[in-house]
Order: sequence, then C-alpha cells, then structure tokens
Amino acid sequence: MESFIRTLPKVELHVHIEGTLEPELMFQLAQRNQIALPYDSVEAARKAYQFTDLQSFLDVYYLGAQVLQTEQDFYDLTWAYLLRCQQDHVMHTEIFFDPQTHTQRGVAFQTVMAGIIRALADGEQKLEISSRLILCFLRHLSEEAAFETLAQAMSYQEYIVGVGLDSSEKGHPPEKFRRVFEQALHAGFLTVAHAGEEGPASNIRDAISMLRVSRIDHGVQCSQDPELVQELADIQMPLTVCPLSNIKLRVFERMADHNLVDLLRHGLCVTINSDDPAYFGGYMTDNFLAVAHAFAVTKEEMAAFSAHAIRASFLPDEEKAKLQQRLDHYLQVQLHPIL
Ligand SMILES: Nc1ncnc2[nH]cnc12
Ligand SMILES: [Zn+2]
Repeated sequence: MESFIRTLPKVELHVHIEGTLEPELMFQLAQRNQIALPYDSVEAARKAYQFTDLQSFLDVYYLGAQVLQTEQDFYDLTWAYLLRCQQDHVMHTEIFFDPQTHTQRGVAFQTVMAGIIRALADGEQKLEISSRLILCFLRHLSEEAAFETLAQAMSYQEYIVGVGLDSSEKGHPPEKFRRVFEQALHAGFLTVAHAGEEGPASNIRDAISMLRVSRIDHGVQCSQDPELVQELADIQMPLTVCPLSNIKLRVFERMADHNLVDLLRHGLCVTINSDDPAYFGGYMTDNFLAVAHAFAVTKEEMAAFSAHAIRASFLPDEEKAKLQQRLDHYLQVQLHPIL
C-alpha cells in the first residue's frame, strides 16, 4: 500500500502557500530581508509548532509570513512547494494565498502576485504541474477590507480563478461576507470557503446557501448533522479535508477518530489535502499515508480521493479528462498488472 500511495497521481485543492513556508526558508528570507525572528534556530521554530487549536496556529502562521517581502520571496516560496508536489506525484494543485497578510504590512498586491504567478508558470513549463490560484479573504477582518481586496484582484482575473474565506472561523460566520461573495460571483470568480473545521455544521449550510460555494474547505463538522451529510452526498459537494491539519489543531484527537473514511464510504465527494504542510508535518503523500495507516482502506478507496479531487478541480473538462486518464492508467498497471 505504501509504494502504491507514494506514486499514486494526486490533485491538491486545499493548500495555503504561506503555510508551505518551511523553517529553513523562513530563516533564509529573514536573513535576506533583515527581519528578526522569534526563534533562534530552525529546530526551535519546529519545536514551537505545537498547537492547541486553530487560533494558536494562526498566531504562529502570521508571524512566519512576515519574512515574505519581495517578488523573489514569493517566487521562492511557491517554487519550493511545487518541487514538493513533484516529489508527491501531484499533477495539479489549487493554491490559496492571503494577500491581506502582506498588503497589511506594506507589501504591494502586485509584488505578491508577480512572484507567485512566475513560479506557477515555471511549474507548468518545467514540472508539468498545472495550477490555479484562489484568493482568500481573512475572516477576522471586516467585509469592508474584503471588498478592498476584491477590488485589487479585479485586474488579475486571468490568474485568480476564485475567492475563498480563511482564518478564524469562530465568531466570523459566512453571513458576514455574503455581499462581497455576491460581488465576486458577479465578477466571474468561483467561490469556496473554510467551513465546519472548528465552526458548526450550520456554517457549511450557510457557505453553500449564502456564499454559493463550489467546494467546502474542511467541512468535517458536517457529521454533527446527519441530514446535512446526506445532502452533501446527494449534491456531491466536494469537501477539501486536511487530515494531518485536523490532528495537529485537535479537531480530532487521533487519526483513527477522523470521519473522512466514513464520509467517503457514505458516498461524499471527499478529498485529501495538506492545508499548511510546513506547520502540520506533512505534504500530500504524508497525508495519504497517515490515513492508510489509521484505517483499513483499500487501494481503490485511496485512489477515489484522487478521482474526487480531479472531478472537484476548477480545470476545464478536457483537462480533467487527461488527469483522469493518467489516474486510470496508473490503476490499470497497479491493480491489474499484465503478468
Ligand atoms: N486550516 C486553516 N483554517 C483557517 N485558516 C487558515 N489559514 C491557513 N490555514 C488555515
Ligand atoms: Zn485551510
């Protein structure tokens, strides 16, 4: 099973590019930009990555992002993540970025975009990894601030396929951003939202009805509401689940308690993702392996996570078909080898 998972073609739909900032790179950029870090070593930084809940992580995550200043910094960050994708046999990735984290510090929106876009273009050309970019509004900030960020994104619609909603879910329900999501949809952006990570199942319902999302990010609290679970299966609403994240942030105590395999077997369109791999101890393959180690899953079930992600991606149908062909070919060879 392990070697099957390592070379299984994958698609990532839930990763925050600022969450891929490994401590080694954080120290390099701190040096490059003359920024003081609250850690004296890479090991000390890693040791600090012990979290009790989402907020305790976010405090560390925003601190780390401060080293990101120049176009080259955003390029290096994104390129390093794409190399990890290559190692993990990720064929396609849809990446979140949090512009307000940077524009609040005086880094121009254009600087953030230029570095990320240049790296994604290199990823396409040199690594044959396709990608899409999703701008996230920080939900602990006002809807007014989100409107300002949306205005900045308007001239980048060629590069930004959708908008999302991340940061502290508690106290900042989907309702708070209903109007800015309405405007984003009207402008032609797709929408997604973190919902039901730490917040209640009602946040999932509201993200669907009020924000008209195409996917739910996390969504694991849907199990609080069996009717909702059935509805999510009926409408095949994709859930971009992040197993290692949910353990590190104590959403579930142990991987064996996680509900993603149950949800898969209940017919939901569940996918596996890394969220903030530099902070949660694992990229895509690590997340797949953690699930396979905790559950008696079949190879077909593990492959289903990839097939769901292809279907739920924001690629055009002909591109999805190509990725599905690569997955089918892999399964043909792995599951039905010609003796
Ligand atoms: N898992 C997560 N939930 C909410 N906001 C985030 N920002 C980065 N990772 C996040
Ligand atoms: Zn996330």
